[in-house]
Amino acid sequence: MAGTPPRVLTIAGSDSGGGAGLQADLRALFACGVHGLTAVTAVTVQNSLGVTGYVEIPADVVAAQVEAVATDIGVNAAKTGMLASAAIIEAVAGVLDRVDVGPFVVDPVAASMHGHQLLADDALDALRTLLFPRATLVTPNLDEVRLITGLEVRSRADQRKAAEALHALGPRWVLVKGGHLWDDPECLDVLYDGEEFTEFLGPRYDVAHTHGSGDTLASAICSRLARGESVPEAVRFGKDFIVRSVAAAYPLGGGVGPVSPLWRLEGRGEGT
Ligand SMILES: Nc1ncnc2c1ncn2[C@@H]1O[C@H](COP(=O)(O)OP(=O)(O)OP(=O)(O)O)[C@@H](O)[C@H]1O
Ligand SMILES: Cc1ncc(COP(=O)(O)O)c(N)n1
Repeated sequence: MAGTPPRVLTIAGSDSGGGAGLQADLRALFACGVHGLTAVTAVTVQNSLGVTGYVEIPADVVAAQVEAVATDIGVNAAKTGMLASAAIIEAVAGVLDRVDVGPFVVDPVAASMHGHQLLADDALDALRTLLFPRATLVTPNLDEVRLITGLEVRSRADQRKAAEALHALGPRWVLVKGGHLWDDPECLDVLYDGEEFTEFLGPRYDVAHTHGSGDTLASAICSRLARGESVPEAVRFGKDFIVRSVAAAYPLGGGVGPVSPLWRLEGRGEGT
């Protein structure tokens, strides 16, 4: 009988297209050798062209899913994705007072890459005040940085300023992702712990298919935090993992296809 692998919980929305949300998380978690657990927050109607609607799961059911897996199966690390509403954020914060989920990564998903809103306007405050102070790591993209801090990031120097502003909201570590710094010829992600900046520089591939890249990165990071690695070690692994996953991205439907965390199984992305 095989030993039980580390367990990572994703608290996230469902993407019917299978490229982002909890489907992306599960793909990445399994590819990284950990067991994935889910607390579903919302069901989106989504394909490669975008999101046409969603329904939220009742907040108490979201919290009950977290409690059910944490109390029986045990959680070694957790992440959040689409949280949809202030009520769901409050319920997640409440259950985290009662159960231990280990290192906690907040990916503050606010919109889909096509620009469809996935978080209510009035939920931003709950995100800032209830989840950021509990987070081991927050992983915003540049649009989320603007929504949360009001700061417009146009350069690598701005990424550092944004990391400082976000750190002041209480997370232990901040990773400001640079995928949306379109003029930068490379993709720089900046990690900050309140004292030191660490830069994770990778190539910028000229690919249209980057759906799910943020979810895949945060899941890969969680897979290593669940094994007891430090945040910088886990982010180094995650950055390498996402670069290879972007390199292995594939077209799907008529719009934007997903990155592929399965590059390792498919023997692709190895040479990048
Ligand atoms: N074209 C690209 N080539 C290589 N790496 C990329 C590319 N685009 C994004 N990345 C990397 O993917 C990760 C996610 O970055 P990004 O800033 O796009 O976050 P995101 O907007 O949350 O992702 P998404 O919305 O696509 O799920 C980062 O590590 C970033 O550097
Ligand atoms: C359920 C869900 N969660 C997260 C995203 C963000 O991913 P992306 O920015 O790649 O659209 C999404 N589109 N759908």
